[in-house]
Amino acid sequence: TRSTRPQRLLAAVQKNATRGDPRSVVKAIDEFCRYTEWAMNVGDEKGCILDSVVSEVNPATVLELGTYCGYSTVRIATLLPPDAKLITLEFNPDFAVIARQVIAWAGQEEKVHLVEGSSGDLIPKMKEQFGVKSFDLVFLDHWKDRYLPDAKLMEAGSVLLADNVICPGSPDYLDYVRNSPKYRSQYFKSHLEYTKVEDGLEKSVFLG
Ligand SMILES: O=c1[nH]cnc2c(O)cc(-c3ccc(F)cc3)cc12
Ligand SMILES: [Mg+2]
Repeated sequence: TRSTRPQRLLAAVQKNATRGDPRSVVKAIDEFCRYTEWAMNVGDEKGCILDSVVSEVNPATVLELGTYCGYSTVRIATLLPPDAKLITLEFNPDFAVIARQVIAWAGQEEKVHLVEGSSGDLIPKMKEQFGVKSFDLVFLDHWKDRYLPDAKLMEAGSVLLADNVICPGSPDYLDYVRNSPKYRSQYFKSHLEYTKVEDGLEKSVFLG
């Protein structure tokens, strides 16, 4: 039977990227998605904004909601010091299988802990399971309808960075973080990955 898009993306990584070289993995995925088959990675343009926010926050602990094929997981992990921890949650087991292999090809397994399940179930368990009271940075890139409820589960001192706040869009989340006295929010205008359609990232600093 026909392969899946994540399987084809992984094959492109294994064919075109150098094992243990995370930048070549990022480049191989971006080229595959731009020239062969679109996929919903944060992409190169928004990826540079993600990189700058990660570097600025310099987090010891990161939570990523929505792993997909591990593209942003690799981008973030590459910027973290060796003792930092990145926990990434993925609901779809077929995506998780691929992401683990992409992360391994990039040589980033040490810093990454991929957990399968729903963010709504797993976030409340984070504290006891991983002994992490709060995360220095949370990257929201899973499902637009979960952004707001999950943000409310995590109001304990993080910087939130949300993908796709315009396309597909998360209006209730945007309204909340932009109008709540608990956050200072900033919009980074960009484009939907590999397209000319407007999209952007919203960075929201929890004020405590
Ligand atoms: O569902 C998504 N989760 C996380 N990121 C996404 C992302 O960056 C883009 C899209 C997306 C955008 C336009 C379209 F026509 C089809 C899918 C979905 C997700
Ligand atoms: Mg996205």
